[in-house]
Amino acid sequence: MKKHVLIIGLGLIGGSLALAIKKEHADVYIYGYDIDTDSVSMAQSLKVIDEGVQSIEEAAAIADLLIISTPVVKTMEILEQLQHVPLKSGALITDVGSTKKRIMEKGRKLENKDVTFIGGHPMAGSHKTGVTAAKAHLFENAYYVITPDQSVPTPAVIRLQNWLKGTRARFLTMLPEEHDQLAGVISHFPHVIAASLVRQVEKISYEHPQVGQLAAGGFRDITRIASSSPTMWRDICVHNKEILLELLQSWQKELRDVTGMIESEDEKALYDFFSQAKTYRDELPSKKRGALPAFYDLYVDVPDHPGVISDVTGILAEAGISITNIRIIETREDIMGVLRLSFRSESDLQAGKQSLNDHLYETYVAQ
Ligand SMILES: NC(=O)C1=CN([C@@H]2O[C@H](COP(=O)(O)OP(=O)(O)OC[C@H]3O[C@@H](n4cnc5c(N)ncnc54)[C@H](O)[C@@H]3O)[C@@H](O)[C@H]2O)C=CC1
Ligand SMILES: O=C(O)C(=O)Cc1ccc(O)cc1
Repeated sequence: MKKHVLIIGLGLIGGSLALAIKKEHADVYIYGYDIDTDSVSMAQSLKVIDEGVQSIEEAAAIADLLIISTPVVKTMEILEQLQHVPLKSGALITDVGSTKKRIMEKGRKLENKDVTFIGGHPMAGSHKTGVTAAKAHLFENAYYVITPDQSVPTPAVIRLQNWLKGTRARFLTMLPEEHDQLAGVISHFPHVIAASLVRQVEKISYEHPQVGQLAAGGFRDITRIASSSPTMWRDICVHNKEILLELLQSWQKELRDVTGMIESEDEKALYDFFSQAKTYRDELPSKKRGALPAFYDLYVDVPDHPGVISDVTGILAEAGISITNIRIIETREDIMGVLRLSFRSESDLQAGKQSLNDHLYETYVAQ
């Protein structure tokens, strides 16, 4: 019999999951609901869903799988709403929220409706939003944390993983509290810091308007995530309040320590500060996709003349290799420029490197 899925929240993550499910389960029928009717129409035109619905009730009673992919505060409201909506007996319900403790507290209340709720968090994404940015391969090789309650039988967990196997993600089971602590350190807190770094530069720009032009390279790299959805990050901060407050406390101590080192010009302490950070950073796995995605980046030395970008992209296109991003790192009249090409996988990167070397371009991969 045909299976039915209902996706609530047709944005980047909901859309990407719909595409990944379709890839693996060709005969499934996917309904989509979003508070924003334009997102529903767009999801339908892009064939991300089979049919848009105007309310959750319209499809909830026949759905074998319900995925809630809205900002986390809305997810809580939807879980509350689902307690009062007819649901199919034995249905699986999951979410994709970046926080898990509060969502699990709400979700487990659905158990008395003969459905199973399993919290989930695919730990990859992007600073982009909306269904137009959705991709079936968004979660490939990423960790996908699930937080099933102890009472959830293993076959239900396997059933959920089976539904989601088109994501090609690696499933990891965790307690919701542990999830929030770890996601807090490696994802939520860095987003707060990235936003505050950008705000600092913006304030300085009132007096020195040129600062924006100079804020390239490293600054752009570490602040990319500050371009993410403010609604989503507002909600995450509210949900993970306790952990974030603890992290902000210990960060302030760290900053006080550095302040002391700089004030007293303590060269040894400053060297150790940067050196310790470098050692740990260099040891982090770089080719696995975590919450902060790994990049398969290739640097290409290019003579600074018009047409060079189309030459490079032409060589790759001819070899059938796609790039996900291209950026000019450095261009000045008197020096060679450097292009940074991003690929989707290690094998694309290696094939791209080979093709460009064959055309006498100098390339290197950053460690
Ligand atoms: N963006 C990312 O990189 C990642 C996000 N997440 C989580 O995924 C969830 C969704 O994020 P994105 O897809 O990135 O956001 P998005 O902004 O692309 O999509 C969210 C969608 O939810 C809809 N929505 C909002 N309130 C609604 C409601 N009451 N009923 C129905 N639809 C509603 C919005 O109209 C929008 O289309 C969030 O909980 C976020 O924490 C998880 C992993 C990665
Ligand atoms: O764009 C990035 O680097 C991200 O950090 C994406 C991201 C955002 C939220 C999550 O819960 C998980 C991953």
